[in-house]
Amino acid sequence: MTVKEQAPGREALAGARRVVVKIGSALLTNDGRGLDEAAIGGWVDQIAELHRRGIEVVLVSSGAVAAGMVRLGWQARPSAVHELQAAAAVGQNGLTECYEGHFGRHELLTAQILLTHDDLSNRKRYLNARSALRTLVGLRVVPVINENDTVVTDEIRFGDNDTLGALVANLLEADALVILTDQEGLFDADPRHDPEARLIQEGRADDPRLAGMAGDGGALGRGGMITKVRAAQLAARSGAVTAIASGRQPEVLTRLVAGERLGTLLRPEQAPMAARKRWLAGQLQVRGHLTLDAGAVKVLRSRGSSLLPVGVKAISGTFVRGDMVVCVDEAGERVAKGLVNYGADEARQLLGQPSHQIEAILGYMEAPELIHRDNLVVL
Ligand SMILES: Nc1ncnc2c1ncn2[C@@H]1O[C@H](COP(=O)(O)OP(=O)(O)O)[C@@H](O)[C@H]1O
Ligand SMILES: N[C@@H](CCC(=O)OP(=O)(O)O)C(=O)O
Repeated sequence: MTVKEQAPGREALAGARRVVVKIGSALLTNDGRGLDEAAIGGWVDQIAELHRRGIEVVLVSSGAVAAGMVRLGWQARPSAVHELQAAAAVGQNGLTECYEGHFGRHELLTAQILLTHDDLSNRKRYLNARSALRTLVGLRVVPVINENDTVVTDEIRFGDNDTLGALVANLLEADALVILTDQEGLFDADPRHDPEARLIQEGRADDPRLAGMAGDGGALGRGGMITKVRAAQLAARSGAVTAIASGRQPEVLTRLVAGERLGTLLRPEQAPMAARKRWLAGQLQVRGHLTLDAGAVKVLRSRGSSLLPVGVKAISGTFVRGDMVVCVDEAGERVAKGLVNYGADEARQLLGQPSHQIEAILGYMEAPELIHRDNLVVL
């Protein structure tokens, strides 16, 4: 397809220089019968072709648990955490071997990167992960990323790799996130249950109607479409466009970057956020909620001001200084999130108080604001 024939709105993909490709469990594991080696070989060929054209590709690949189950001879996905961890450890080996072999045919090196939520929520580790990934990409190595399922527990996991893919797109300031799955894209209803469902070809990543159309996943995948829609919203924060498409379409990756109208394209509408704000926005673990009065909501939204205790009406949760909390309005709508300067007990004492009273109330003053604007992101 020539540039002139590109479908409207697809230029962002066509011009992409750095792309994160996420391949989901539903595709990789051949309907639960182990890794689909032939299909993986096909995607690797396409990624190698993109590499030859000078496009940097970072792969986020699921499949460790499913591949491990087959290697261990287990019929059903275990529910016990230690068994899932064991399956992931066994399966991740197979996954790495498989990618290494296929990329080797193209004389491309791969690097295995296993990340946990902690690696991206701790600012120092986030910056470390970023520089390691940037170095690998600069060396023309293809990073193959997965969640480190063997060491994570339920409360600290990403769970689905759509979220991980989006956070990696943010981390590397990729131009595009391509999510390959077992459906043609996002439909206006789950096509497993609704034969009349129609493909959404294009949309805005922040369109609130999308979440209502997206359902949960199949037997093998974790997140379903809902996590893909959320991933597109996250990716949009660093200006990346997201494509959701079927990994079974022949030459899907090369056709997408040629601007062909395939799958669903979700565009970022707002200007990209600064890197630190993005890191804040990507934090998944929230320790508490602050309910703001209307005045505080207004200055946060319109001026990006710091949050002062005087504008806070109620507090819930148990948190310490430096934890992430969500700010909501009086109707419970999310307004912002940020890192608090005071623990929950101190913050409760400061509710509705002017900042010059902080020292008199607590006996010390850490900072005049509850959340400084540098540590706050409006949602
Ligand atoms: N609106 C929708 N459009 C398309 N697929 C949907 C929708 N809602 C739910 N799904 C389901 O999401 C599944 C893909 O998600 P998932 O199983 O988590 O796969 P993956 O492992 O690729 O992430 C599809 O098989 C589909 O049945
Ligand atoms: N990290 C897990 C994959 C999680 C998962 O299945 O995610 P997804 O492919 O987004 O549904 C694994 O490798 O088994």
